[in-house]
Amino acid sequence: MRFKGSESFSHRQPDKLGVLVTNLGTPDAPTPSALRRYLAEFLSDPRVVEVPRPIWWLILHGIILRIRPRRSAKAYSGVWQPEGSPLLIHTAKQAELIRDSLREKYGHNIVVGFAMRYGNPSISRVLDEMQEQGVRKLLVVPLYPQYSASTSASTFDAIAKDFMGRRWLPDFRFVSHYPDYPPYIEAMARHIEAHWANHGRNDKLILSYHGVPLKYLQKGDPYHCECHKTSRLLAERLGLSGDDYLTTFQSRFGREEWLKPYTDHTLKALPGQGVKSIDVFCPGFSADCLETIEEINEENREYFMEAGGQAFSYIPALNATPGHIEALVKLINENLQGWTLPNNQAEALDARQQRADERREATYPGRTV
Ligand SMILES: C=CC1=C(C)c2cc3[nH]c(cc4nc(cc5[nH]c(cc1n2)c(C)c5CCC(=O)O)C(CCC(=O)O)=C4C)c(C)c3C=C
Ligand SMILES: [Fe+2]
Ligand SMILES: [Fe+2]
Repeated sequence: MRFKGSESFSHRQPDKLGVLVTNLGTPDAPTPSALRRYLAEFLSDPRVVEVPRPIWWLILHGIILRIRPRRSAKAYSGVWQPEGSPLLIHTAKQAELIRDSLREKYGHNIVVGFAMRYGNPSISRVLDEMQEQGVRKLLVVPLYPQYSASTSASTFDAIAKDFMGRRWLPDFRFVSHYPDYPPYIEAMARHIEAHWANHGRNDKLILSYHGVPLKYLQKGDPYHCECHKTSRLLAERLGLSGDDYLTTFQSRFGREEWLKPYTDHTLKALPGQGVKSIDVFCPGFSADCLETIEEINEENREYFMEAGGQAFSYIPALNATPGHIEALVKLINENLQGWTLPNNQAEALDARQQRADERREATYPGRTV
């Protein structure tokens, strides 16, 4: 069968709004074999690594997938929780709280799910479930505040690819970014202020974003500009001057040049420049994950302290904090505008849909669709 369709459709099934929250994805377990599967899917995506396919295939399968899974498995083991990967735990919690909040407004006319671009739960599996539940209007919200082809566009690709194999497509909306969305900036500012109130405030605030290769910026990816925009708006809201904060880029991969300044090089240099105490926050990560917990709060903390730093305070990602959920729910509600289903017509609809089912049964007995 070329195009997937739902065979259990009934006219009495009410149409629903669907909200699909996504994030990058994470391995199923902190083991080399699970890492090999995850990295093979992730690093085969041409949106992530823009190297000509035949060359990249040889490098990926000949070198990287032989070495990196073991190394990454070790790093993941250090952050793994009894319930699984931190990224998965936080994303599931975010989706649950978003659902609770949206249900207050839309009742059972709304279905809220979450999926991962790579690994599980996969986008296709969750879209199957949403279609089965009657979702005919779908809003997809990747939790990447700053647009990058390697993340936001890649998520769009996965949805488009899934739709290419589907018979009945929903109405569709996609949030491609929200780097300057006031409620997001406000949620971060309050979160940082609360951290300062509880733990004290250090000399400089480091805002560290996941990097991308420099050539993506040169070819027109707006990611670099959007990161700086988020930093500037956050700094303005916090009343910081230019000397009070820095924007840096972390998580390099491979040998080519990535966006600078690099977080690790910066943290190694700061104590020598007289900056001995820092707070570090990662505005581009909507949830704590390997790249924040291990790379920032362990690896980079060590670089800074070994270079003569005296205080390093990691400010956790927004995760499932009430302020973050409130901002995301606002973003979702604004993007659902005009899509609201009339709440009070359920019974009238039910009678009409029952007649539609009877009519179909009379014409095509025994057919469900
Ligand atoms: C190979 C190139 C990579 C690009 C380009 C890239 C962009 C990018 N990534 C994120 C967010 C996350 N990345 C995470 C992990 C991760 N990223 C890469 C590589 C690239 N990312 C790898 C190989 C890995 C896996 C870990 C490892 O082996 O080192 C994560 C964490 C996932 C987790 O399970 O905790 C996130 C989140 C963004 C936002 C981005 C571009 C803007
Ligand atoms: Fe990454
Ligand atoms: Fe820029």
